[in-house]
Amino acid sequence: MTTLSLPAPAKLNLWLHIIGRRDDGYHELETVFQFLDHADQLRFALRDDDQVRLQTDVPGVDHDSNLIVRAARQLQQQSGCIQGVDIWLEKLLPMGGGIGGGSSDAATTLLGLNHLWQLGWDLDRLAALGLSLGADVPVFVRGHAAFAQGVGEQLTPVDPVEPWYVVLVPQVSVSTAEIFSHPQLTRDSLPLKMRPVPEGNSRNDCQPVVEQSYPEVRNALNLLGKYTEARLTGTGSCVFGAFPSKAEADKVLALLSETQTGFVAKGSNVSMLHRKLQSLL
Ligand SMILES: C[C@@](CO)(OP(=O)(O)O)[C@H](O)COP(=O)(O)OP(=O)(O)OC[C@H]1O[C@@H](n2ccc(N)nc2=O)[C@H](O)[C@@H]1O
Ligand SMILES: Nc1ncnc2c1ncn2[C@@H]1O[C@H](COP(=O)(O)OP(=O)(O)O)[C@@H](O)[C@H]1O
Repeated sequence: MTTLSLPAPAKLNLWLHIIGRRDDGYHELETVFQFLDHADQLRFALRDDDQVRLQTDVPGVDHDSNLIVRAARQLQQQSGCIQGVDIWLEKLLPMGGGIGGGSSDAATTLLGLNHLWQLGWDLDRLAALGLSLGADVPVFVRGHAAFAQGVGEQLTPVDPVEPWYVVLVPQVSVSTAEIFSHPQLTRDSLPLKMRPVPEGNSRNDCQPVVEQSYPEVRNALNLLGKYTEARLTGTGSCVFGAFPSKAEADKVLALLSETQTGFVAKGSNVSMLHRKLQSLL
């Protein structure tokens, strides 16, 4: 096989608690990740030389700092692989929206090249490499909805219900670093004692400071909140609400479409990436 096309799906943080701060300044979280059937698409083609080239320009991100290129080069170096690759990206996921598009692109690159370069790495090794690229990369590598602890790298698989979601995309970019350094951020939520882990009906500790600093996000939460419980994912800017059917989700998005940009997608506990990889085996 010399080419391969794979999806890089979005994630939601169904809820997110900040339970402390590590010595290096990073915050310790407890969160539940679920995937969406809504994805970027990556295409990989083997090259005759050892170069890694992303053939699609991503506005605002230089070639060498793109997480796709960084993931490919790290894997190449650490595995001692002498093959190269051309990669094309169809970018569907909004950037910096808290739905993890960059991290998911990186994870799809690791799994795709592991396959194409026939490296035979297991998921533990790929997830460890992924963590060095970003805290959200391991969950995309493992591909199962999860309760996450630490900075998001300690993962326990969970199986929440898989509703249809309306995801609104406020046209504003929220800086993760700004939110995590905000003086009013809640940093002392109690660690969960309950098992099994609750999947919904909680909160996102980042939401109050994001709502305070970004009126567009507050507005989106208020509008979607007229139809269902609306919540922020990650540090935003995207907000989401669950519906029992696609028809109901489509209807609500249509009602909001005059002022809001968004999409409807099914929640999934096994990511589109892993479903596609299984179909290739
Ligand atoms: C909040 C979450 C929840 O899934 O998602 P997103 O909203 O980014 O999708 C993630 O933990 C985002 O993790 P990650 O992707 O590593 O965040 P980055 O953008 O690299 O972090 C930018 C900065 O935020 C701070 N930061 C980030 C994560 C964390 N657990 N504690 C922190 O204090 C650090 O100062 C870091 O330098
Ligand atoms: N392939 C990529 N796709 C998206 N963003 C990327 C990519 N590579 C690097 N980045 C950088 O990572 C940042 C965060 O992107 P993204 O993962 O989409 O958002 P979030 O972490 O909020 O879910 C972007 O603003 C961009 O600067």
